[in-house]
Amino acid sequence: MWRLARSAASNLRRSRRFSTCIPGPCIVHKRGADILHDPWFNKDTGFPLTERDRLGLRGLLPPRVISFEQQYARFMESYHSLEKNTRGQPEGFVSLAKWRILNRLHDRNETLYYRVLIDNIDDFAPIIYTPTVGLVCQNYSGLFRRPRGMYFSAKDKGEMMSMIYNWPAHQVDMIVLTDGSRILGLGDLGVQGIGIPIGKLDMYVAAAGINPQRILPVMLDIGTNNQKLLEDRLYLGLRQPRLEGEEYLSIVDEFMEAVHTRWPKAIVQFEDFQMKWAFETLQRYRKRFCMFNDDIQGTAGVALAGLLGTVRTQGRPLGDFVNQKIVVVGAGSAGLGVLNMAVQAVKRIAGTDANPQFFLLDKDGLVTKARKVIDPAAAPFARTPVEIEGLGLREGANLIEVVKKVKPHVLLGLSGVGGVFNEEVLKAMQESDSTKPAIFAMSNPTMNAECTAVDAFKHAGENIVFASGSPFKNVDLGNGKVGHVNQANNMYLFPGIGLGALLSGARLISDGMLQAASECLASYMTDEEIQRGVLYPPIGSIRDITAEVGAAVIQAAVAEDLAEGQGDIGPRELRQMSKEETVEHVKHNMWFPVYSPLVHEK
Ligand SMILES: NC(=O)C1=CN([C@@H]2O[C@H](COP(=O)(O)OP(=O)(O)OC[C@H]3O[C@@H](n4cnc5c(N)ncnc54)[C@H](O)[C@@H]3O)[C@@H](O)[C@H]2O)C=CC1
Ligand SMILES: CC(=O)C(=O)O
Ligand SMILES: [Mg+2]
Repeated sequence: MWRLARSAASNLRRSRRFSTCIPGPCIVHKRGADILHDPWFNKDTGFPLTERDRLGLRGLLPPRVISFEQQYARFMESYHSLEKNTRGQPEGFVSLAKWRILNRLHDRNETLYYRVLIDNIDDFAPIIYTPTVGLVCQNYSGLFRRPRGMYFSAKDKGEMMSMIYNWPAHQVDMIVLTDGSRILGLGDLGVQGIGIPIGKLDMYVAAAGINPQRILPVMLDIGTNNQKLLEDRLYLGLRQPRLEGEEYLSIVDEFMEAVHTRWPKAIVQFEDFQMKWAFETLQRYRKRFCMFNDDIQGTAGVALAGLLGTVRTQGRPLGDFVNQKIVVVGAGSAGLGVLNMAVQAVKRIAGTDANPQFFLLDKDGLVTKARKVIDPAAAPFARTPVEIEGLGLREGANLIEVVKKVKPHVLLGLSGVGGVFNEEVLKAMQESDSTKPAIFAMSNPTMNAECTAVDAFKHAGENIVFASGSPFKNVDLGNGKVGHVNQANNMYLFPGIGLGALLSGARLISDGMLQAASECLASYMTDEEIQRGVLYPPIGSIRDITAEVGAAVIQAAVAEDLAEGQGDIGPRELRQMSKEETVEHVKHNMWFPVYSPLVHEK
């Protein structure tokens, strides 16, 4: 108990470093029991007596006032007891139990919830985010107790403009939107995909300090093609096949218009849309609204930062990126997003139009121009027969052939297929032309990762650089050596992209802003870290890296004349800020969970 209380207190001290603004009073339009039932304002037993009097709470709570620190320690104690009591139980059971205890706190007291989340982000990110969030989505209809966020369905056509006013907050800054059609690597989960916007927005609060009263998770339920869900009596979504074509787009159009009518400056992050709609909606809205697609653009930036890191691990200059042979497995929104950004980076960094040595595979093998039907988004990356003949490859060559013949510097998986980097493929990576071959198994959740960290180090060798989309523990290589596991996940960028776009007041999110985000992440790591195979910062410093990324995004927006500023800080003030001042400005605008005095106003 003593140890626990002490570590809780030291966590609190540590987290205060980020508390850059003194919290002012918070206006509340409710009184009495209504406040206790509102997680935005509820302090549970933490309401001071004077506040209980002012807000009509006297008698509605047990008499003793418990401090925030005590509440925090008490929650952590319950959490650790749960950990102890579930030891030895199946992993999924334990993860869901942990999610439940966190979710109950989320539903009751958001201030305490976000504080424990921020302070324990290493332990809690895998629960509220990948991998457990995948399990939560799969079981959502059964787990459902209270709604969170908004649900717009195909049946709401024509009503969205008025529905949007049902949301209780006056201001919304950040929206994460999904249609549930490609949830992580788990496929079409229909309405159950709402877990993803909720988890992503939790990361926004934890990493970017977006005020939780200004976030909005949204599910656009336009049906599901998942037969199992359609037949599930507990399924909570529309029981109809997905709308297609113009019918589909008219629903998304209506939603985007409604949102921006009420909150013209809200940023919309599109998340986990199946590929055709991911690309189509990005093209359709990116010049009209401040929006981005996280799977295409956020993932690309994180992967590019990692790829540049792998060039540094080999002791080569960044200009050498053009000579890296990169095999990308998965030609979906994520894989193609990575290739698009990597091609731009080759042009920028190496200052050349040279054809980068990228090889793209999908479920039908190596993608070449000889393919009869080729997706237009993949076409620019299809190899010509001439290019691959010399390597002894052909259209549709399988992964093992490609790895053996190409001897890539990097093998990058965004296929959603667990175990596709099997023993044979990993062993073939030992023949890589790189001194430090890189293996990125980026698919989520854990069971969909292309390989495990243990298998990667075991079969591909101890000198590899390894990254995965979901977390794995570092690998004990024996003799005191450790194989470092990086988490190559878009969580390192999307919070900074959203916060930077918000504070810049930009009308749209440009390629330049996204590139700046990626380059900022790439340059965050020191040479010494990179030499140890550490490509990304520890998740414990996610607020710090997010502040840097946010500042880089603002500066790019200013440079492109897109910034209109926010609040008292206009474009002129932003332009006058140095890099350091911009980082400070971002940090200063991060919300931090503390109990503010509540003032009632009718
Ligand atoms: N680590 C991260 O930050 C991120 C990870 N992802 C993960 O990437 C995965 C894919 O996402 P999307 O591109 O949006 O999906 P998608 O469905 O658009 O694309 C999947 C692609 O994989 C290909 N594929 C399927 N089976 C294959 C096989 N056996 N061999 C080679 N290719 C195969 C398909 O043909 C398709 O091109 C998901 O698991 C997702 O969780 C996505 C975004 C971010
Ligand atoms: C991380 C993420 O965005 C995905 O797996 O879809
Ligand atoms: Mg995603």
